[in-house]
Amino acid sequence: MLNISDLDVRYGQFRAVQGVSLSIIKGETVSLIGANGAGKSTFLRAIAGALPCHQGRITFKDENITLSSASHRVQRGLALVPEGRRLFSDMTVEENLLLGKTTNRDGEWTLERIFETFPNLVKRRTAKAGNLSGGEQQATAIGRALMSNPELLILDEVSLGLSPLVVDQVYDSIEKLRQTGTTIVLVEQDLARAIAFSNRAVCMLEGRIVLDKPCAETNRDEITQAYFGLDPSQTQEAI
Ligand SMILES: Nc1ncnc2c1ncn2[C@@H]1O[C@H](COP(=O)(O)OP(=O)(O)OP(=O)(O)O)[C@@H](O)[C@H]1O
Repeated sequence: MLNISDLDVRYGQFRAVQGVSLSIIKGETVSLIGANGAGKSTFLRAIAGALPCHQGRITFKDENITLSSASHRVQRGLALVPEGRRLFSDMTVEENLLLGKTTNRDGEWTLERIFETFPNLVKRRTAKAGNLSGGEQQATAIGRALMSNPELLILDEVSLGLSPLVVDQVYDSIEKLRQTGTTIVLVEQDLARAIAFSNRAVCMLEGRIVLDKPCAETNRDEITQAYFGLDPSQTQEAI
């Protein structure tokens, strides 16, 4: 579904993403893992078209989208839930959701279906987004992305700032999306959850991918080594 080859993304002279290649197959759930500053958000924003690529190629459903606008990528079925959610705080939940309906893509996601999937939003339909709890904001941000009926949903820092109970609720909702066949890439700092929830773990360190394995073939120790760039002998000290 998505093929990325030799991608470089820069801020001025600084190479935040360095020669990254990655392929994502339809139906996969991929966890992107890495320390603060590893380049995860930069990588995801470049895929979504929010940042230009300095070098490399991005192909989505056999179309070269490397130079395409973010709105064209949404039109083709690629949606990003950005870190920090980026809702319009003075607009209501419903208005924020409707802003996601920028395409005429066919699909099951309508306003009513979003409220069925995120029942915690029903009573907040007319509340301003700025007055929502963290969990309600995350649900609204995911719902807004779903309004474009994406085939590939990218979620940056799904759990950031949420209580464990709310994280469980958000993951229950993502599980429902997965069951509809949506391909998912998510950034998750909780390694145990990342391994349990996804098919594949991809770890970034200093702008590069240092591990890319099916979750069934890796474990917490190996991911921790990749995360910190450690030798296997140093892992226990780091933990
Ligand atoms: N707008 C920017 N201008 C300059 N440098 C930036 C900018 N945004 C990010 N960076 C730098 O690029 C590198 C990668 O940042 P990025 O936010 O992509 O990492 P991350 O893995 O998503 O980390 P976090 O979990 O903290 O968001 C970091 O060194 C960061 O300081």
